[in-house]
Amino acid sequence: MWNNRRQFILGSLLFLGTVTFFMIVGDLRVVGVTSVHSKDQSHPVSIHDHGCYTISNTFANTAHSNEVLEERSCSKSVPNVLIIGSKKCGTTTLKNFLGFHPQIAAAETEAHYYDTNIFMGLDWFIDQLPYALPNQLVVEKTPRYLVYPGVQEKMKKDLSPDIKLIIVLREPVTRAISDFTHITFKRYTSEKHLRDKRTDGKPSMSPEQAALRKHFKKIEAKNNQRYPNYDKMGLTFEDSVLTDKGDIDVNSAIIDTSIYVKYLKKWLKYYSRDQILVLDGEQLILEPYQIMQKVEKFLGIEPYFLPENFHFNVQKRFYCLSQPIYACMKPSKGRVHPSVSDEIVDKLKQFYTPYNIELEELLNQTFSWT
Ligand SMILES: Nc1ncnc2c1ncn2[C@@H]1O[C@H](COP(=O)(O)OS(=O)(=O)O)[C@@H](OP(=O)(O)O)[C@H]1O
Repeated sequence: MWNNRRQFILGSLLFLGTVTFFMIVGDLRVVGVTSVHSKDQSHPVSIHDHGCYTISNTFANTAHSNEVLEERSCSKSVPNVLIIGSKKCGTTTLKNFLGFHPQIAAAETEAHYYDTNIFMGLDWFIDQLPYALPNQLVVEKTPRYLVYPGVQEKMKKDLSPDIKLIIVLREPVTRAISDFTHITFKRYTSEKHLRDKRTDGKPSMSPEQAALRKHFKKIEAKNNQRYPNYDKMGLTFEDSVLTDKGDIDVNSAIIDTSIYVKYLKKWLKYYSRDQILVLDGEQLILEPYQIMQKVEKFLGIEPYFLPENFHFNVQKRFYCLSQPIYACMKPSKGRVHPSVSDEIVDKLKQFYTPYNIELEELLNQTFSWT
């Protein structure tokens, strides 16, 4: 009898203790002070609370409830930092890794405001950006800003003159091959891409916005005439970057986008050298920690990233995040490139050499890939 009662009391205490433990852990999750990891290591799902929203291990952001946003004084504003290019140089990786810094609130997707979506208005742009804590800098990245005509004038009108700009530059021929791979991939998946976009439901437009959209679409079509051969992209890389005579086709967007100095010269007419950080894309691949340190210094934020935040993933062949949660870039980053003959690669490298030299002189900076 006594034994039974003792067992009952012990059992009850154990039960109450277990319930209390789970309530505390549950509470911690609600106020979001910790990262949550699934026990199933084959499909680990991790969620990191980043103040005004959570970030998952697919780098998806989910905003907190209105009560939490209010409680934590979250607000939206124009960006303080823009990652403006260059396409296929590692801009997504940089933005995704940086997005875990406690003093950064990074937009999940590219807003394309200063190139194609300007007709939506500044309030729309701000709405695309994440809620931020009072001590967080808001970061947006659209790599097309670097090369798109007229972006600087539009940015000057809206944004602080002290805006910080970040540019990642990869070896130009590798960038061009990556661009070709990306465009080819999109070409074969574009129908799905369009369908998804439609069902996702773009924000509905007022008649005024629709009229403006038409107007800006016309301007965009004109801008794209910069690259008369853009749409004539061939089935192979060679077809896409060479003319019928076998010369390098400077009218190809793939070739043009890798002439970095041409665009940097323009940006430096609008913004001072010390507000533009130019990063080495090859170093980002090999030494992400060193790159994150440079970014922290440039932005004047606390040192947060340590070598332990990253690990090399042998299957992915790239660095991934280990902390605060385990996260690798999606399969669309780090694609296998088509093989290109040494002859074409050498020809292109020779083509880019004078531009690379000019770039280093202009920026007073050297790159591992020159
Ligand atoms: N850690 C890590 N993981 C995966 N991929 C990495 C990483 N660091 C840099 N990269 C390189 O980023 C390239 C894609 O660049 P972007 O993100 O700028 O592309 S995009 O313009 O936004 O489409 C992508 O190009 P591809 O290799 O051609 O796919 C990668 O080489």
